[in-house]
This record gives sequence, structure tokens and C-alpha cells, in this order.
Amino acid sequence: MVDAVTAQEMQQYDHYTIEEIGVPSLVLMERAAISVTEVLGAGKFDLTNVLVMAGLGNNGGDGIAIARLLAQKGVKVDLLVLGDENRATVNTKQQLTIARNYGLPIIHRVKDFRNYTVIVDALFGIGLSKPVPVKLGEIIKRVNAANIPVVSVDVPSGLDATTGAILGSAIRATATVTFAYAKTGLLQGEGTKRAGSIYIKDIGIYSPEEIADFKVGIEEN
Ligand SMILES: NC(=O)C1=CN([C@@H]2O[C@H](COP(=O)(O)OP(=O)(O)OC[C@H]3O[C@@H](n4cnc5c(N)ncnc54)[C@H](O)[C@@H]3O)[C@@H](O)[C@H]2O)[C@H](O)CC1
Ligand SMILES: [K+]
Repeated sequence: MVDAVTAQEMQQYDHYTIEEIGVPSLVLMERAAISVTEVLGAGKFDLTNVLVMAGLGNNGGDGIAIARLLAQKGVKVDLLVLGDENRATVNTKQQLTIARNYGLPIIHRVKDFRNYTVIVDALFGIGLSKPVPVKLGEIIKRVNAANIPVVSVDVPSGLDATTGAILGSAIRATATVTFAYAKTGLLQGEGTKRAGSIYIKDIGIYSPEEIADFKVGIEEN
């Protein structure tokens, strides 16, 4: 049984699942978004007025999909997209197209984060390897100062998913919904203080070892 993985190991498992097994990355993104929406809707969070903060990487893509799923359930949600959309990943651009086709309004700045009842943090995930850009660091500080419950997607944004170090500034989450396996950075360093309650969600990504076990199990049946 795999305990916790580094960002690099998770990227390898992600790549293996997409390239070798053949699960499309947008399917993984959709399952990731559904798993976070389930945690949000499980009763621990007040969904009266939700803010989703999305970056340009695939973590942001998860966030945009979450906002769309919440809106389709009739939840009042604002979708804040930070950065130049032209620099977004392919999957995140696709999520923006889908969100717009469903008529989701997209905002690019927030006056007062205290107006929301819960904030979904999808700025950065396991792909962050250098200090967060200054402007986004300021936003992270304002969110932390607002003392509104925050649910982080995969890892608290600004945290190194492997070491648990803070890369400039990092979100202080009430809960973190992480995909497939815990990340070593959530269990050490500043990670233990920033992650909040950790939910590990199966979204269809497994280590090659676990897939090998599957095959054995299936053959024996
Ligand atoms: N591996 C999986 O299990 C799956 C992961 N998913 C999600 O994808 C992220 C990882 O996405 P990636 O594109 O590699 O990087 P990040 O989203 O973590 O972004 C970090 C990277 O992007 C640049 N960046 C992003 N936003 C900005 C911005 N506004 N300004 C400047 N730069 C920005 C930055 O350079 C960073 O280096 C993973 O955590 C999961 O959430 C899939 O959705 C499902 C499968
Ligand atoms: K995040």
C-alpha cells in the first residue's frame, strides 16, 4: 500500500494513467472536481455564497470544473480566474470554454473575501515548483486574513507538495481534498499546519504496483 507520494511520483502516476492506461486527462479532472464537490456538499461547509479561486494550471482547471458543478446544483458561486487566460493549460482552457457555454460569469478581482461563506482554493497544486508570483502572494495573504473557511484542491496553494515548505506565501486551509494519495508535503514542514483536515479521494489514478495487483486480482476471479 502506497502511503504518501512526492509531487514527482504523483506526476509519474498521472502520466502513466493517461499515456499507458489511456484514461483521458479531462476525465481525471472531472472526477477530481466531482470528489471535491462531494466534500463541499457533505454538510461541513456553508454553501450560501461560494468563491472559487482558479489559477492557470490544471489545479485551476479542477477549480473551474468545481464552480460549474456547484452552479449546476443551484449553488451561488463566483469564479475568480487569476492570470492571463492565454497562458492557461489546454485542459484549463477547455474548462473555461465549458463554463462560459453554461453562462458562468468569470470575475478577475475580489473586493472583500469576507463576503463569502467558503472559498475553494485552486490556484496551484503539485505543479508549483517556485515561489508564487508576488501579486498572487498578496491574494493568498488577504484570503488567510479574511478567516473564511477554505477548502484547498489537492494541496494548499503556495505549499511545496513534496517538502511542505512555503513557496513565498501559502493558503491556511480548513480542509484539503487531495487526489489518489496523500502528498508528503501535507504531512511534514508547514504542511501539517496549512492542510487542515485531509481527504484522500480516489479519482482513478493508481501506482503501477497497485495496477499490477488489480490485474492479478482480476485474473484470479
Ligand atoms: N495528477 C493528478 O492526479 C491530476 C492532477 N490534476 C490537477 O492538476 C494539478 C497539477 O497541475 P499543473 O498544471 O501541473 O500545475 P499547477 O496547477 O499545480 O500550477 C502550477 C504551475 O502553473 C503556473 N501557474 C499557474 N497559475 C499561474 C498564475 N496565475 N500565474 C503564474 N503562473 C501560474 C505556475 O508556474 C506553476 O508552476 C494537480 O495538483 C491537480 O489539482 C488533474 O486535474 C487531475 C489529475
Ligand atoms: K490548491
